[in-house]
Amino acid sequence: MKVTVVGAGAVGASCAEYIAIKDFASEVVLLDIKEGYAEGKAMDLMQTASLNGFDTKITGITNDYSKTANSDICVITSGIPRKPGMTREELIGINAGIVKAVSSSLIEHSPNTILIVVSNPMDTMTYLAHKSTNLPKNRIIGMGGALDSARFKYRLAEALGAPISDVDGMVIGGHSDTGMVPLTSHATRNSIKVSEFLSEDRLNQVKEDTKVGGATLTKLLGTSAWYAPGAAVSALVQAIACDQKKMFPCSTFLEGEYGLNDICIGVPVILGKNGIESIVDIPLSDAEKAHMQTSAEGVRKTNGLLEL
Ligand SMILES: NC(=O)C1=CN([C@@H]2O[C@H](COP(=O)(O)OP(=O)(O)OC[C@H]3O[C@@H](n4cnc5c(N)ncnc54)[C@H](O)[C@@H]3O)[C@@H](O)[C@H]2O)C=CC1
Ligand SMILES: O=C([O-])CC(=O)C(=O)O
Repeated sequence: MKVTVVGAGAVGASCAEYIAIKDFASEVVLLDIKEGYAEGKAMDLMQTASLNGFDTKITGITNDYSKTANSDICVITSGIPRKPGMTREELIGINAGIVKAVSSSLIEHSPNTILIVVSNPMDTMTYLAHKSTNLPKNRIIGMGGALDSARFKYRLAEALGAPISDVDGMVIGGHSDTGMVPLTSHATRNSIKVSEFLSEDRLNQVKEDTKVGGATLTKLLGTSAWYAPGAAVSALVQAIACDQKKMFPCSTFLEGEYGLNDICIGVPVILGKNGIESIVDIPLSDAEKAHMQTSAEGVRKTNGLLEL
């Protein structure tokens, strides 16, 4: 199993590290445009192998896509991150060109690959990958919902005073400060609905904290987060590599599902060796349905800025 990660920055390196530590891939190739940077990150990570006990071989390369040839999975993290006060959507001007060029170079050398798009604004970048490549829709996956769901569970556990392992929940919709739809109606603690334990006000607070999860960290860190994003990407990569058939909310091209067409947005999917193996239709409350529609309008507005 060969995995390429483009962008050896904060998220790319974190993702490579988690993939290596989980030890399911034979090879991870890290590629960056900055001379020597990916090579340095790969060497540093390889020097953790004997300490962390993994055999995955990590190599770093500067912009030579021939070294990525025949990758089973390619992850795109190249592009600029936001600074405090910015929205993800403001990154489109620079990141669209990067994502388009990178996807095309990756597919030229790995025509059978599964692409995971991470660069922001992620839903629009996933849509761009869909429109600008000839990959079938099951092989283009946007990562956002897995991360947002992990943050939702963190906030739920905090509100419940429970360990995170007691809590389950999912966030669908656009990966943006306003577009995320945390599914409080489905969230549980040990199979009991969280609404049994938390007031409507407290649940609304959890929802709001979840939606601005990325912005909160950007304000604290001065740039956006990388540990949970890297871990979320590695979970998707593992689900595909190990054919786990696990359910994650991912951004995928919709053709009528959830009443939406010609858009990439977060919905629950099953991930396995073919990438997105199916889209899962789950019942939503009226408020969640309405929020999903507004979320889609926001994504469409950003998609409108693309030069396709
Ligand atoms: N979808 C999600 O849930 C998340 C998305 N992100 C996004 O991921 C992206 C990366 O974030 P960070 O790793 O924090 O940024 P970073 O600045 O640490 O790393 C980005 C790397 O991309 C490289 N790069 C730029 N253009 C390139 C090109 N054409 N080819 C190859 N490499 C290139 C840069 O040299 C840099 O090393 C940002 O757009 C950020 O908003 C970040 C966290 C979560
Ligand atoms: O907040 C950002 O800009 C990066 C990101 O998508 C996240 O951490 O959710």
